[in-house]
Amino acid sequence: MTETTGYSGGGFVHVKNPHLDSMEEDILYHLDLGTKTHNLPAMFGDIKFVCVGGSPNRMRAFAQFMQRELGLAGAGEELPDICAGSDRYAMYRAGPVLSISVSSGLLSITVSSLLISISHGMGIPSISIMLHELIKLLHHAKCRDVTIIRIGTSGGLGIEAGSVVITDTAVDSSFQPRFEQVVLGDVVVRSTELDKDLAEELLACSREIADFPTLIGHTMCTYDFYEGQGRLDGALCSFSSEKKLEYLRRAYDAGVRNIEMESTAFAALCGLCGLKAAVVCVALLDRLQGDQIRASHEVLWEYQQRPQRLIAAFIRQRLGLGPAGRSQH
Ligand SMILES: O=P(O)(O)O[C@H]1O[C@H](CO)[C@@H](O)[C@H]1O
Ligand SMILES: O=c1cc[nH]c(=O)[nH]1
Repeated sequence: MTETTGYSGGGFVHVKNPHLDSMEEDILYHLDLGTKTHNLPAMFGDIKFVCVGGSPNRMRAFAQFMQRELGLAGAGEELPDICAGSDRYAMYRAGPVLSISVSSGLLSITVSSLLISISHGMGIPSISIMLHELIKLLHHAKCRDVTIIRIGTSGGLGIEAGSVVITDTAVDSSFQPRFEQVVLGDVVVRSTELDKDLAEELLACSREIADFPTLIGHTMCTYDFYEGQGRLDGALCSFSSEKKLEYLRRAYDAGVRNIEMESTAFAALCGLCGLKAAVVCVALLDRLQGDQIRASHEVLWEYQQRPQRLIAAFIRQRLGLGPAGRSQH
């Protein structure tokens, strides 16, 4: 069975589950949020940007960075973890954004959030659980026109360490643009198409940031960091260095420029639920040159900031704020 992407009208998030309508309450267990315990429209209804990434510290640093970049109230202050009651994922909000409007003589002040950043852990099972609950959260909150971006790290393929790859298509380990989900024992094949216009918009924003290379390419998503990515340095390895290089070169020839562990599931779930999605990952090394990540913590930290700086430039542009004067940490 094949399911395809369906962006649909209204800009709403689409949950494709008829059972949800008949539920009295929806408990988003791993986020420690729920429809009866929290006023989700009030908390999240104005969210326009959702950024996700593997580690809680990175996502907290990103939310703090965005507070500064967008000149939001509370910049420099500690941010509370919205999902603190669950230690599975962490969620931070950049805001509040205060908007004041006058309608029919009435002054109305709205305090809203513009952006949330959430950690998803490592690998497809972890990001899938988070995305099911996040997408339901955006649906219950009646969010519209949400853009979701995964900002991550990856192994590069034939590109310089520190390069940033914007994914045009997420592919599996056979270089196919598909995500296979087993449902009731059957394999359901889902499209891993990402929003091409969004990828181009991000590439255009990267021209503002001259100090690292940014490119568009395919991203290969694997179920494992070691054998699954053709590494010779895991606890198990049954192939030669020649076989590894032959596989990685075939991936390169198929258009793959980086390798990570979440993009196919991310593209499939977001696409099916009508979310405009992008994947932006920095390459920590060139896998044609080696397997071990040898860069210092300082260098790796700076690499991790590169996708964040690109996303900050993108959001600033979307908000009409113009180029950042302060995009360095
Ligand atoms: O840097 P993040 O976003 O955590 O993602 C990448 O890093 C992890 C492996 O080190 C995998 O989850 C891979 O997808
Ligand atoms: O090589 C790498 C580096 C980061 N993340 C991955 O999944 N692979």
